Amino acid sequence: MKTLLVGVGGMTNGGKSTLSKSLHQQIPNSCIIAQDSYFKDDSVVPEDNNGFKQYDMLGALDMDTMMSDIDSWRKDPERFMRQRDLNPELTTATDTDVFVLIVEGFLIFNYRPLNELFDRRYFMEIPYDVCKRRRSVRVYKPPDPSGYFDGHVWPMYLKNRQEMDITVSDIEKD
Ligand SMILES: Nc1ncnc2c1ncn2[C@@H]1O[C@H](COP(=O)(O)OP(=O)(O)OP(=O)(O)O)[C@@H](O)[C@H]1O
Ligand SMILES: NC(=O)c1ccc[n+]([C@@H]2O[C@H](CO)[C@@H](O)[C@H]2O)c1
Repeated sequence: MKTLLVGVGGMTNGGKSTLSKSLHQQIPNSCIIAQDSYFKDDSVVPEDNNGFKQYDMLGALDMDTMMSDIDSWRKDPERFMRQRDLNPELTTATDTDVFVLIVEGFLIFNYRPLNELFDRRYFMEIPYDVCKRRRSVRVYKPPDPSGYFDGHVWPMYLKNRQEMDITVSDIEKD
C-alpha cells in the first residue's frame, strides 16, 4: 500500500474546495480534510482595534486536532476512511493500492509541521476584484461584517502569502 498527501492551498474563494471535490470524485481511495473544519469557537477568536475578528491567521485554527486527524490517516488510511464511512469497501488493501489524502485550506502551507508532510502542493490564486466579488456572496459563520474584506481578509492574505513564500520553495502555482 502506498500513500500520497496532496496539499490544495490558496486564497479565500480561490476554488480550493471545488478542485478538491473534483479530484476526490476522480481518484479512487481518496478523501479530503478541509482546514475550515478546524476553526476555533468564535468566543475565543480575538478582535483587532476595529472590532474585526482575527479569523485569517493560524491562531484561529485548532491545528493540533487537524494534525492528529492527518496522523490517523497516515497511520492507517483504510481504517481512517472506514471509521468516517468514506469507503464502504471491506477488502484489505494490496501492495499496489494508492491512498490519497487531499488536504485543502487557506493556511496549510503556513504551518510548518503540516507543510513538510506534502508530497505535492498546489496553490490557487485569483485577482483581488474576483476574490472580493466571490467573497461578497458567501455567508460564513459568523458572516463577514461590513469592511471585513479590505480591513482584515486581504491584508492578512498578503501577510500570510509573504510568510508562506519563506516557508515553502516548491509550490506549483495554478
Ligand atoms: N474555476 C472556477 N471558475 C469560476 N468560479 C469558481 C471556480 N472555482 C470555484 N468557483 C466559485 O468560487 C467560489 C469559491 O469556491 P470554493 O468554495 O471552491 O473556494 P475556496 O477556496 O474553497 O473558498 P474558501 O476556502 O474561502 O471557503 C464558489 O462560489 C465557486 O462556485
Ligand atoms: N468558522 C468558519 O468556518 C469561518 C468563520 C469566519 C470566517 N471564516 C473565513 O474562512 C476563510 C477561510 O476559508 C477565512 O478567510 C475566514 O475569514 C471562516
